[in-house]
Amino acid sequence: MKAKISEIFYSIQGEGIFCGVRQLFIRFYGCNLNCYYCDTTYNEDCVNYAYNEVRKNPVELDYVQRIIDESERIHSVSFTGGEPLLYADFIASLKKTKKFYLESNMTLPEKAKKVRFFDVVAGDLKVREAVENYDEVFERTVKCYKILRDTRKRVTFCKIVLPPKFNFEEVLNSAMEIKDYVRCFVLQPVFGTFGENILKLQEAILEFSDARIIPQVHKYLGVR
Ligand SMILES: C[S@@+](CC[C@H](N)C(=O)[O-])C[C@H]1O[C@@H](n2cnc3c(N)ncnc32)[C@H](O)[C@@H]1O
Ligand SMILES: Nc1nc2[nH]cc(C(=O)O)c2c(=O)[nH]1
Ligand code: SF4
Ligand SMILES: [Mg+2]
Repeated sequence: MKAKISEIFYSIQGEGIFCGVRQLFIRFYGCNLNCYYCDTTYNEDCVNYAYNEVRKNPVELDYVQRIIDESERIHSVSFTGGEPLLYADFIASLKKTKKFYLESNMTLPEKAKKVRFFDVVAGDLKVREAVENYDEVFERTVKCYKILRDTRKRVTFCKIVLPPKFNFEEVLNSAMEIKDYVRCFVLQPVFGTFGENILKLQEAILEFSDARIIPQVHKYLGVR
């Protein structure tokens, strides 16, 4: 089994409630959405910064398995992208020899059913301003959070990436709709901005859930 992987690297988790932990990152190639703020670009070959090598894509399962098994002193392996759930079968074929951390846009419920084994789910809740066909995206997001909900064995939290201007009531109502499936909400400003209503939104979400404002720390530190 093979997958198209853009890069593999060690870094600190720069986002969300595990910010600061050391992780092995596996960044899959490509996405099913096209968020206007997306900061991700893709390598055609697999650039493996952890081993200082470049591999032709697609890479084999056991190449990735070996890197995971050989990784040391990490909190978890972060599967990201692009959209990692596009590669759900590949990820499900890996042996979970470390804790697995999923970074997902939460819009592929059929794929989400294949990866219930994740220890941490860092899911997004996209705002209308970020995507086309918001209503369909949101419907699929609710399904994904029900499938990969927070449990005793899984930590699931929701990241809301906020542009300078967003529909306050709509974001609040959308958060309310998934509040029972997540441990908390993280309000993450689009990098380099800070919308005037983010503090107000945090106050409003705190009525029904834990809510934290955490920027992309790795970008301020200048790490990958
Ligand atoms: C690159 S995405 C990959 C995972 C998945 N496709 C998703 O969107 O959740 C990882 C995280 O970075 C966030 N992100 C991407 N570009 C950003 C930007 N310019 N400012 C703030 N967050 C950003 C995404 O919203 C998501 O939470
Ligand atoms: N350091 C670091 N932390 C991250 N957290 C989420 C990331 C992502 O692009 O998925 C990311 C990333 O690209 N780098
Ligand atoms: S879903 Fe994630 S990877 Fe895809 S475009 Fe949006 S931010 Fe980028
Ligand atoms: Mg990133």
